[in-house]
Amino acid sequence: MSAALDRALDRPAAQQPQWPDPEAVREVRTILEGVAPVVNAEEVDRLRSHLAAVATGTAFLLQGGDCAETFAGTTEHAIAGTVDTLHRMASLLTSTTGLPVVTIGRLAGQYAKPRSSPIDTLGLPTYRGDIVNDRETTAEARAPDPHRMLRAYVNATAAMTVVRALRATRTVGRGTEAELFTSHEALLLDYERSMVRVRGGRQPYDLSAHFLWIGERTRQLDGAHLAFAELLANPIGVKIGPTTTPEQAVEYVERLDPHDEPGRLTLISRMGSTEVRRVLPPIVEKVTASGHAVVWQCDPMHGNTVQSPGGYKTRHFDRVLDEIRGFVEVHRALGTHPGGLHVELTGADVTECLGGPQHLSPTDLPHRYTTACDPRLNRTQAIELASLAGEMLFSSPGQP
Ligand SMILES: O=C[C@H](O)[C@H](O)COP(=O)(O)O
Ligand SMILES: C=C(OP(=O)(O)O)C(=O)O
Repeated sequence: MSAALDRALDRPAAQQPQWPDPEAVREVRTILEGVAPVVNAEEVDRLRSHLAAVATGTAFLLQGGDCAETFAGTTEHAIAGTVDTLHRMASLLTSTTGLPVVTIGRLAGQYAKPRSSPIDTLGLPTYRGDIVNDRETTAEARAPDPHRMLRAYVNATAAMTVVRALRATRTVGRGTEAELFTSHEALLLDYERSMVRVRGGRQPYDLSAHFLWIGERTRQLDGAHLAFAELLANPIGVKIGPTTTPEQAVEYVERLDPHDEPGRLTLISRMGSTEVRRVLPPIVEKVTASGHAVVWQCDPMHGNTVQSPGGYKTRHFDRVLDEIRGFVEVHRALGTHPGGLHVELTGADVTECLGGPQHLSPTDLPHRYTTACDPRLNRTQAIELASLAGEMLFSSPGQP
């Protein structure tokens, strides 16, 4: 296994930190290779079978949580808020669509961030998530520190304990799934490779989370991230932005779903509300013609980021909603299943995205803008989104 891993990871890897001390990285990796994993393989297998139902049109997938978890922010209270918001959204989606909802949190490990630029506006190395460096604006804080991978593991494990305790006590409504699965972007390869474990005679699992995705900035076909994901038994997501071609999409499907397993791959479109109706249809047509049953999921956040007049990164609720509307329209026209939503959100009452039931305006943004990276829907906005998206999906019976 380790030879195959080495070969995969010898490929060019985008968005990796320049660690100042490679020996320290090796030491941290050795420690992580020996720890108990954050999740277990049976849970991952269970999620795979749930995602098979989503891919074949008999269930719906809801995925959400912080843009970037922080070490200080992963408190029991914050996790409970996110989990409760997701469960409320899932209940709404179940009652409007009539489909069981599979719920995955962007939590218990969402600590690494890809960035548009390696340098920030102050000329400092950019913040790449708490697993790499610190947000504080000093050169020292921004130096990548491999020991942060240990803290990320400990925090993720503690967060997982909270998640398990919450689901153990939860009563759920008809058709909703109590089990909450976890996910993050499989970005920082030194961390992810250290969490790979062999269980039985099967493909190895990356047991840092149940579901892992490859981001828009690291989905190069000849890159290390894709080659790494090919080796894994976990269900995998790939973000597909507005420059994705139908041919690329088919290559993702053939590489990541070589055994035609429904739900093994989730294609997460994040085109932007102005592009989704134009870019997505030929991709869906070509992937459908390939015969693979993927999960089609809409991330209505990342293609709709704008800067407010006051300089805050934000997203307007109406644009987010419109991207979902476009996504549902495309699938309805093609007879495919608009299978899921992927949303950056928090259970807290933040002021990061505009509009929604509270009609947040640019002057509201400074009040409670606490995200470590991109703007999240607050609890009220997230629940309203689920209610409105459910209505859009209601007339789409979920039959492929
Ligand atoms: O969450 C996604 C990316 O990490 C984020 O949008 C990048 O933000 P940036 O353009 O400020 O680097
Ligand atoms: C970085 C992310 O998204 P994308 O890769 O789609 O930009 C994300 O979901 O955190």
